[in-house]
Amino acid sequence: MPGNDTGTSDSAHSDDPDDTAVDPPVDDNSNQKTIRELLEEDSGKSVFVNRNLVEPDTIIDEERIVGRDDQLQAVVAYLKPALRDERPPNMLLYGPSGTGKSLIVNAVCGQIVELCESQDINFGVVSLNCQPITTLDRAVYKLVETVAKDVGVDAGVPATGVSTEQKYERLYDLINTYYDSVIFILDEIDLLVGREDEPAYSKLLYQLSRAGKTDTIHGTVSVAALTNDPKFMENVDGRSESSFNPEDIPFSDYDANQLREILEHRRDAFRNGALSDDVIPLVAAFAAQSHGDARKGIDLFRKAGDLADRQNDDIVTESHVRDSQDEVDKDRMLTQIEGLSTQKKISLYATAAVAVHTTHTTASVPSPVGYQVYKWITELLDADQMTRETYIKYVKELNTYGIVDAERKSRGRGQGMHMEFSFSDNPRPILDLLAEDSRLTAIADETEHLKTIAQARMQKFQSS
Ligand SMILES: Nc1ncnc2c1ncn2[C@@H]1O[C@H](COP(=O)(O)OP(=O)(O)OP(=O)(O)O)[C@@H](O)[C@H]1O
Repeated sequence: MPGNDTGTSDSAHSDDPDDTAVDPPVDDNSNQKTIRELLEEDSGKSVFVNRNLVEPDTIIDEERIVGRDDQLQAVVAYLKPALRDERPPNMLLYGPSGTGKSLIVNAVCGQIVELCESQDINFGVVSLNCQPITTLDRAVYKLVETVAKDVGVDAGVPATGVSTEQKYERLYDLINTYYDSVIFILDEIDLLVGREDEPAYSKLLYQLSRAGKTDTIHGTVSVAALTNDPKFMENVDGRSESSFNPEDIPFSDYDANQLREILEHRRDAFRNGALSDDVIPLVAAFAAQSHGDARKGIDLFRKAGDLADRQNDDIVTESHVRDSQDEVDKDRMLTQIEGLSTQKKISLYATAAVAVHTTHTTASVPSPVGYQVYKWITELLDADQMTRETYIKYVKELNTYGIVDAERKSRGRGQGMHMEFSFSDNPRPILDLLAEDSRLTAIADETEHLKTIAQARMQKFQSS
């Protein structure tokens, strides 16, 4: 046949050796927007004009700090000697989460750095969050790293393979070279426990506070330790206590009015007119319920705005706040589920699976059905099998987390009583989360089987 000139456009038969490129996909939806168009479409429509202001880690101006006058004045008074090149006392700032401890100490230190600069004094602020740090050695290394980064040099010691002593030496060396005075801010100090008998925080507080007194660090040294634990000093050994010997600065919970003020001072994170009147009072009320934690309030404020943006709404309203708070509660609930024991997880899995897989009921699970499915799962996983009472007890316990409601039900005369479990929210995410536990993954492979079992048990229960 001459050529392939059949009049068709079948490119599979093309003779052109270069014609191997894959055709671009046929654009069957010419109205579809490009990524760029989609990105540009939303800009300018946000309820925020300065979203940064409602990020919890943003360093805020002094004018935005509300209701912490006593603490502010105390920290100023204690740190003022640094401006005269005299040693400030050590400090212990304690109080619940989100009550402004870091904010206050950092705000004052920031001003001291500036004032010192104008007098040609190099005041070093060395901050360390102790929460993720597991050993003293690591903490000292992190301090070296922080100073080195601040002054723009190499850490000069490796993270591993040298002694903690050598790391201390490098730390002191860096401080003596680059700073005239220094303050260490040790956040969440109580969590620096370490792996030895004597807590790592005791040793660190001892070493750092002594370094100034023994002239190991030539300039003035002060240590500010921050903790949520009001009894922290009871766990510090006598030697460290007398060396550290801090001035106490207590922080208390914020009430709803103070939280409202804090939020009012960040109102300009939002476009003018983008907040309905009830938003700030409602966010403050929710945050006051979470132990007066300003961080939670600021987070909720931002989340409500984000939700309004996602829904393309011009104004943040009460319902955005409530929906965002529901999300927060749900996330907390899922975190709690992650921490349950295996037996409790299996009990919950069985109950949630019945709710998800049986369409006959409104996600309400009679305990006899849940228990049958629980037994089937324990056999599948080769796990211990608890009694029906224990299964019921475990599921009822989840009531306290707000995951499951439990109610006693009668099936009519002579039929006896049973517990009936119902989920406050769609139980599907609970199943998905539980399936991530390596001890439970085998159930997810048997989903179809499980569904059949759950439906059969439910049918049997309903027809009995
Ligand atoms: N008085 C306040 N005025 C304005 N903002 C505040 C105030 N107190 C706290 N905040 C804000 O709340 C958030 C949490 O504050 P901060 O980190 O200082 O709390 P904390 O007491 O150190 O908490 P944690 O113990 O959890 O470390 C920050 O975003 C901070 O800016």
